[in-house]
Amino acid sequence: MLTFDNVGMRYGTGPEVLRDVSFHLAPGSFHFLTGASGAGKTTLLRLMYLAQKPTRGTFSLFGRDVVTLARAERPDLRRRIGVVFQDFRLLDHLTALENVALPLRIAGHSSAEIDAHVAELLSWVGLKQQVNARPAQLSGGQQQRVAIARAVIARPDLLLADEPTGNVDDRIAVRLLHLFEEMNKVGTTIVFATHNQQLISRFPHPVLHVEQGEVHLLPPGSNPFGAEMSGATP
Ligand SMILES: Nc1ncnc2c1ncn2[C@@H]1O[C@H](COP(=O)(O)OP(=O)(O)OP(=O)(O)O)[C@@H](O)[C@H]1O
Repeated sequence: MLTFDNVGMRYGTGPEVLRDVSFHLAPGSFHFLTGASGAGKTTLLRLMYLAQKPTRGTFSLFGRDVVTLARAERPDLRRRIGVVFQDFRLLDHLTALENVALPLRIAGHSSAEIDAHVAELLSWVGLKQQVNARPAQLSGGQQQRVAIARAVIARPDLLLADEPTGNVDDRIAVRLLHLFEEMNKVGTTIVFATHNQQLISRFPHPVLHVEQGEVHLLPPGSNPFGAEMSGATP
């Protein structure tokens, strides 16, 4: 599904923010992604969703070598990836329903099919009353749930989520985690960046831990932040 081999990444002429990163994500796997603020999690996700090329090393995705991939071939791979951005990136002039429907419209589904499917998913994430609201009328946690619904609606092969439960309470965080689990069961490979140790302890998935530019694979239930951070809020 995805393989990094000795990948390094720097912004401009700055220092390497990721170095010697080597790991493999098997199809259908689920990994948490952790690390202190500024450790490089978002940079790692940016590489995975092809917003950035590594400055060294090799990286393959869906069996394709990303480093030598022609720019014109990138959209095809990108369409197979769902992303929940830390800053949501919803379209302000569209309603919640229209934002979530976008990937299905692009994929050419019929309006009737889209409306029923999107309304059901929004209801599932607790936004039944907000389907016609625009992002400015929604709280941060509600916007985050719209962003999650938009990322999962088209059932991507790879789902990358950057702190997707950072703005919701623990009850909703667990509910959203169950949504990711359901997707994972039907085949979506998931990388879920979080600072929430309670989620990492509760759901048995291995952890990619970014520390000083290096990525370490830790077993399920690990507490990479140490005991003093246990139970930290998302
Ligand atoms: N566009 C950029 N230009 C230059 N440096 C950057 C850029 N984006 C990130 N960095 C630097 O790269 C390092 C890693 O940043 P990154 O955003 O990947 O960390 P993070 O682990 O996602 O942090 P957080 O948990 O706070 O979101 C930081 O030192 C940051 O200052």
